[in-house]
Amino acid sequence: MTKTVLVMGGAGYIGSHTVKHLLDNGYRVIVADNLVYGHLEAIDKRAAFIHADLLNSASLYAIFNRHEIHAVIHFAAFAYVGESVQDPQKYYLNNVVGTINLLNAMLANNVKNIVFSSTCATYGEPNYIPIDEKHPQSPINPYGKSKLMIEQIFADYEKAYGLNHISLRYFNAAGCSADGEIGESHTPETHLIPLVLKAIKGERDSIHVFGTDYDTPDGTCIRDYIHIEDLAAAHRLALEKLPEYCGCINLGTGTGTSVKEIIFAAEKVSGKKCPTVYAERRAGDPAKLFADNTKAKEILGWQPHYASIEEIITTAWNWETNRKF
Ligand SMILES: O=c1ccn([C@@H]2O[C@H](COP(=O)(O)OP(=O)(O)O[C@H]3O[C@H](CO)[C@H](O)[C@H](O)[C@H]3O)[C@@H](O)[C@H]2O)c(=O)[nH]1
Repeated sequence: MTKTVLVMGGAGYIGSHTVKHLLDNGYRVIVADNLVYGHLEAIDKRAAFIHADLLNSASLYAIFNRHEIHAVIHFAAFAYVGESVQDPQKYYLNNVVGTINLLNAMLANNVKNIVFSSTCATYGEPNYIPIDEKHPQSPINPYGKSKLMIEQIFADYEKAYGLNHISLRYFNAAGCSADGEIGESHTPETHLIPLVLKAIKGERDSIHVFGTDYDTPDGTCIRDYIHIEDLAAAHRLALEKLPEYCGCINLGTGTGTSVKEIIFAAEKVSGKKCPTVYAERRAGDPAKLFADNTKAKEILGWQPHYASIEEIITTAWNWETNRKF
């Protein structure tokens, strides 16, 4: 029987790619989104769309009353680290209270399966790398704290109410759908790869490299960039693993790439120079972050298919030069 998955925040960057992947793999999908940051154009035409907001419980109860939902994949969150420091209330309200509202509506309707969009930001400054799931969690901003609180709520709800949950701790989501139909589109844009590509296109004056004196081979920060389609596939695999496994799983490639390496790869892919300004460090950026992804491979049977940063940037460049939204 075809299973129906509710994707909260399915109009966003990671949500919309996951919706497409689920539909391609035989699921029926309902997207719920408040469209504050999401794009209506990003939602696959094969999915049903419901305008709903996590802070409007009635809109959530209505979804579960009307539809037979097998599982929820929950992406709906605010995710600007800097803003979370300036306005923590916004983050605790939407991310934490909103998720509690969602869980209330789920449990009232006996829906017990949830896959959640967590983050490597729950670890804070790393004590060691690669980071495995046993690494202490000590987030350094309200965004990361809000995600950690939700992970902890899930663990308590599992014991008390039999909630089945997997929290996927992403490293740096990157790239776009291989067919060029959907891609990354944030307002404001703060992520490195789209900013580099916009500088190459001449849409921005330059890219500012935040810090050149880090303890890394070229002095710039190292991150683990994972292709959005590999990330999307992991959500389906997590869904299929419930209720057998509940807990937290890292999603990264296990390979680190520096800011300079991203710029060089983008120049290679586009065939154009990137106007670059070497600037001061940005507050709160650890020098090196990359994942130990053993657990994702062992528990989910997951493997990243995009092997190189050039391949990832090629999909992003394809999108950036033919954007649909
Ligand atoms: O204009 C820029 C933007 C970024 N960077 C550098 O590029 C790297 C990647 O930065 P991003 O902002 O693209 O990504 P982050 O690693 O800061 O962010 C990731 O982790 C965050 C939590 O820490 C959130 O989860 C976020 O959504 C996720 O992409 C960092 O070293 C950053 O210092 C620059 O040099 N210049």
